[in-house]
Amino acid sequence: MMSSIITLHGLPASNRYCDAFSHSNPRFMTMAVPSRIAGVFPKVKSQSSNSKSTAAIDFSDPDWKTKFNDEFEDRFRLPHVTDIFPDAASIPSTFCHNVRTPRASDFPGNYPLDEDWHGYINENDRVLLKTIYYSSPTSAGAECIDPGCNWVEQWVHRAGPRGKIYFKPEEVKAAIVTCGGLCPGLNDVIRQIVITLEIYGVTKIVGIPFGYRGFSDPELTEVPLSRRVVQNIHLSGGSLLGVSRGGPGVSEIVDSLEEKGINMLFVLGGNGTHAGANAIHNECRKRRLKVSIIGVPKTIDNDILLMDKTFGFDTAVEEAQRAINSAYIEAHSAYHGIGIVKLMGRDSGFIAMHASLASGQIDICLIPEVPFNLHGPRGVLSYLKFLIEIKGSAVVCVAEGAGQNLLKKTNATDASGNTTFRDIGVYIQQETKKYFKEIGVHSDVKYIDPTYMIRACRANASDGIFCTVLGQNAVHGAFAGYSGITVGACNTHYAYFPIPEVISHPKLVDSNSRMWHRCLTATGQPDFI
Ligand SMILES: Nc1ncnc2c1ncn2[C@@H]1O[C@H](COP(=O)(O)OP(=O)(O)O)[C@@H](O)[C@H]1O
Ligand SMILES: O=P(O)(O)OC[C@H]1O[C@](O)(COP(=O)(O)O)[C@@H](O)[C@@H]1O
Ligand SMILES: [Mg+2]
Repeated sequence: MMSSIITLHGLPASNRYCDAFSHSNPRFMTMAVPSRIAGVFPKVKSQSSNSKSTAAIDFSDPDWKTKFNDEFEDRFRLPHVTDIFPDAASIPSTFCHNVRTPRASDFPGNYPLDEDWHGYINENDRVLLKTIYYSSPTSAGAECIDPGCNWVEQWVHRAGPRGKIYFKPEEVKAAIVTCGGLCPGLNDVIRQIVITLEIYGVTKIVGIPFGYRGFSDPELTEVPLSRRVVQNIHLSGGSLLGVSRGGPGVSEIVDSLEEKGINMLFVLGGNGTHAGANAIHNECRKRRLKVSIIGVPKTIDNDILLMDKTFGFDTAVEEAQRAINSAYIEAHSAYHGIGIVKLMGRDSGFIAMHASLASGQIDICLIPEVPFNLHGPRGVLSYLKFLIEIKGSAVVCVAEGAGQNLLKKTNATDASGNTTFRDIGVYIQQETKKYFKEIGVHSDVKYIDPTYMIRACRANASDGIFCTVLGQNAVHGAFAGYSGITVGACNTHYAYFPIPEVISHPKLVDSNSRMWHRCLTATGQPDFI
């Protein structure tokens, strides 16, 4: 049976461990950035996360804002087929909505002609990238361009169908490829791309099997796709086409595109896949091929810059609840029970943070962005002892990339060149058992690693909708003549981004962000440094 000292989750204020740790509570101080992260992604508090560098801006120049805006506009301009083929002709879109005629009340006294009303996006429509006006650089979570934190508008291009298209559907051969690790929703996106392509009138649609490898492995042949083939694929997880890491070089991929006659390529993948997609786009331009390369960001880690979230993330957080709840029940039902759950997150702790917030059952959330000690008076282990003393059980949620500095480096990489991590969950489990044994306190430690079970899930309803919108917009982007772009949600609207802008580094949890602070408030954990 559980301890009867405290039955409620969370600690009474008077007992808060952080009383003893208050000077190091991250809610009230600026956390040190781990050198591993600081070295790669320098963190400048008063700098917008999407501005490459504000160091070069002369803020005494009265025109600095205009110059900044011009530069921003330039950076976020979407590469278009007309950049390479200025004479490329457009045709009226073959995509139409089922309901074309608006209500008369929308245009009082003046019915528009049916041809004037298709619900298309205007080329110049924009989505505002940042929506908060911070009145001070010290406002919580403030991202400022200049020291005065002036309001600077930053716009990206609105996604959606355009009235003019740059590919004749009968001349299109479209291909879809899914790369990297699995993620809930891959089949939903594949399905929607196929369905939307068919609505435009495309009949030649193929899938490239097993990621980029499918472009070079002679054993692997393209998979014909149609509405009939993809009709029910969203009902299961995984990818109809298969995934892989590593694979051929860019030149070989573009050779294969030429050979197969593919002129629209939809690439579903994370940072690495998008780096590949951008290289393919550049190589196609070099070879003067009229090809559209469109990305759809797929990463369960949610680590793509500038986007509200990536598909599959919601499902992962939801599915993680089952593991956390099991860990909680095990811990709560054991004498001095400690549950440890490891969740995915190579560089970023978004899943761990959100799953901890959602569950209300986590006492300690550990993520790669926030350094911690396991041992020592301020370490995780002595806090676990404290939790056992005051409430009889505890649950830890750890992201796989957290605390890697505590483990022996392997120098091993996967086929894509990503560092292969040692298992931080196993390490915490072993050290916790050892620690309690050493101090002569009974403990019952249970470790749950649900990572692959989470990743293999089918998308939940909200991700299902999200994937549908992304898949449709990917096709609209290709027909509009763009290439080297990707599609994402931005302040609940949908936008196109030039690929380099979203993959310059993985998006990280900001240890000074309100969300991380909310997570700390929810768990009640102190700083472990
Ligand atoms: N910098 C890069 N340039 C070109 N291709 C890359 C690059 N990084 C990774 N890739 C390729 O992208 C694919 C997926 O990359 P990976 O990092 O495994 O997954 P993800 O795209 O999900 O992050 C692999 O086939 C890999 O070879
Ligand atoms: O075992 P695998 O297939 O390499 O996948 C593990 C990795 O996949 C991830 O989910 C991220 O992969 P992606 O970047 O491909 O989405 C990481 O969290 C994890 O390290
Ligand atoms: Mg990746």
